[in-house]
Amino acid sequence: MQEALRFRLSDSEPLGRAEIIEQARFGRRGPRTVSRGLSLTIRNLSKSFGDNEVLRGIDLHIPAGQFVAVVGRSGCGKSTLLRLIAGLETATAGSIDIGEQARAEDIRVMFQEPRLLPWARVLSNVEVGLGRERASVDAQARAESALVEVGLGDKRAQWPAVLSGGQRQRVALARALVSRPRVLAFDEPLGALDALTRISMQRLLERVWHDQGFTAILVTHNVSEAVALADRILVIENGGIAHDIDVDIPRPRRRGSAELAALEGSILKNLLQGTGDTSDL
Ligand SMILES: Nc1ncnc2c1ncn2[C@@H]1O[C@H](COP(=O)(O)OP(=O)(O)OP(=O)(O)O)[C@@H](O)[C@H]1O
Repeated sequence: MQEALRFRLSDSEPLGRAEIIEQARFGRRGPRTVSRGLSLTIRNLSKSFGDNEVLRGIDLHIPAGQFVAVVGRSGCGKSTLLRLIAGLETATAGSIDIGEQARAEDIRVMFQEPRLLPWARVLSNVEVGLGRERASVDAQARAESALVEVGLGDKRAQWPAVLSGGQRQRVALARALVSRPRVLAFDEPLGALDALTRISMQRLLERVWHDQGFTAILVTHNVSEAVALADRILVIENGGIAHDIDVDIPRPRRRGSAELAALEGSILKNLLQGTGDTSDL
């Protein structure tokens, strides 16, 4: 059963320093009116691996430019849904329509492991994301601009081995952004990072999404990350979308605020309901 919930909670707490800076940045950038993203329409989508029916009969429409988070218990099929959307798996039944005339380079995936080439310098690793366009005259300039976008303009000549985990993920993000994708799918991209680096990467993801207008699909185990970033949260359970939650909380959102905590608590409660088990989210 699909249940629609809507959250808009009070906005009465004082802003912290980081939020004030973010608010100013968003204010400077202005409202996010233009979307380059593609819409997705999923009809009656099912996926089985042998006898294991992981997803069944999913119907879903994602408007262009929306930031959607997908949460659910381990093994419920979050990554399978993302991989189907990204064309990395084939559906057993059903269809996924992505915008009009989407090209392969319009859809990019960022994974938990940065998957950088150890023998190539940072700039070359970013150029890899250009695919066939790597031979174009402006390839290097585009890669440099993507590196600047993720705050690593000064690391272009470094080897991946000398970067921190957070910096490697930034390079992976630059590689995903360099082709100016219209759908960006994130498969637990921040899962291996420490808490502070994770929050700073969350802000970066939100900023590039705001600035570039792609459609974002984020698979995460971390419900607080989902409520901090997403316009909409899908909870996967028993092969389907058990909850489809609109997150109507203004951006930038205040980490640790009562409204985010209330929404997070309510989603966690839904996830745990009926299982009697709190160990495996
Ligand atoms: N290539 C595959 N071959 C066989 N089974 C698979 C394959 N990929 C996924 N599965 C199975 O599909 C189910 C869902 O896996 P999936 O990785 O989508 O779950 P998930 O919700 O992303 O899990 P987690 O949160 O632990 O990453 C699991 O039972 C998994 O074993």
